[in-house]
Amino acid sequence: MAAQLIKGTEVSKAIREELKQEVQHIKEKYGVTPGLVTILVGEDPASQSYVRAKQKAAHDLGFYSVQDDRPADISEDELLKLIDQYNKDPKIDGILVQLPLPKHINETKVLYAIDPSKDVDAFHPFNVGKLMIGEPDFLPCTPAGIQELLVRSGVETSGAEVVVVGRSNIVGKPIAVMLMQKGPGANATVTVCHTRTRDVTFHTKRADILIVAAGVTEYVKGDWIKPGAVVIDVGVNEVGRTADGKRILKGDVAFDEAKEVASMITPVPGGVGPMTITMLMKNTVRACKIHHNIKE
Ligand SMILES: Nc1nc(=O)c2c([nH]1)NC[C@@H]1CN(c3ccc(C(=O)N[C@@H](CCC(=O)O)C(=O)O)cc3)C=[N+]21
Repeated sequence: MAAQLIKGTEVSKAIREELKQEVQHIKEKYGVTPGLVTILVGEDPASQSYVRAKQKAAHDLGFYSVQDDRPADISEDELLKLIDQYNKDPKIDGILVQLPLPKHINETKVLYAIDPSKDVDAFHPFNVGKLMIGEPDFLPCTPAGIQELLVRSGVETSGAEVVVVGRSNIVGKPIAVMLMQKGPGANATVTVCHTRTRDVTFHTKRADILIVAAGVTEYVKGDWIKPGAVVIDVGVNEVGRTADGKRILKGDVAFDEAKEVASMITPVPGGVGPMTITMLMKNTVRACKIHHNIKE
């Protein structure tokens, strides 16, 4: 039996429609426009395409949006000064510095420099700490997108056995924290697996909800999955290009096998990826409302 597809592209569209209405409303009622700057250092083609997608989404929603491209040899000091400039810019509600950064720049230092109230990625330790204690202003985008997909697909998380494969600061750790929290779309029992986990399939086979952010192409096979489980594939691995130069993407889950075992599964592309961008937009609207003390 083939699993039901969890279509991130469609869920994303619905949320962006909701956001568009909200942006329109706060423009009319309060005379303010959410502002987002995306800072891209260097010319990595994948990063360029992600940033373009973010700018397009911001533009479509009626944001004030700025694309700030800087050369790969920008100094750390210059980048920190630039961030400070946007920290002080009242038109800007959200600052996104596209990762990864070139090796000569200390990523942690850069993320610490962003005003936490403009930290729409929720990577600043202030926001990470608030998430940990269950008082978040912003949810990190990819984990927020995963939670929305689960909720909007009617997946019961309360009491569920969730297994997360991957322990990164941007996906594995925060999604584990979010799903173990009290509240709707959460209350799960969470296990986190990683490269030193002794028997990873012992854990994955117990999962009602399996979230894979391992960074390894088709890492999780069909027989690692409990029949009827919900599988969320966070992987975006470029495995080649088509004749006309389009990226060919595969996830961290062997999709063709997994879809025969799971009850629901996210495809790659068209699953978690578009949701990440949508949640960035949602965070920017939220930042705008915080900055202008809009409480509705
Ligand atoms: N400061 C920062 N924040 C990020 O949120 C951030 C980042 N740096 N660096 C890189 C990763 C990666 N990421 C993705 C966003 C959208 C898709 C996405 O939309 N993927 C489409 C396919 C896109 C394509 O065809 O290339 C999909 O899965 O359907 C994927 C990956 C955000 N990241």
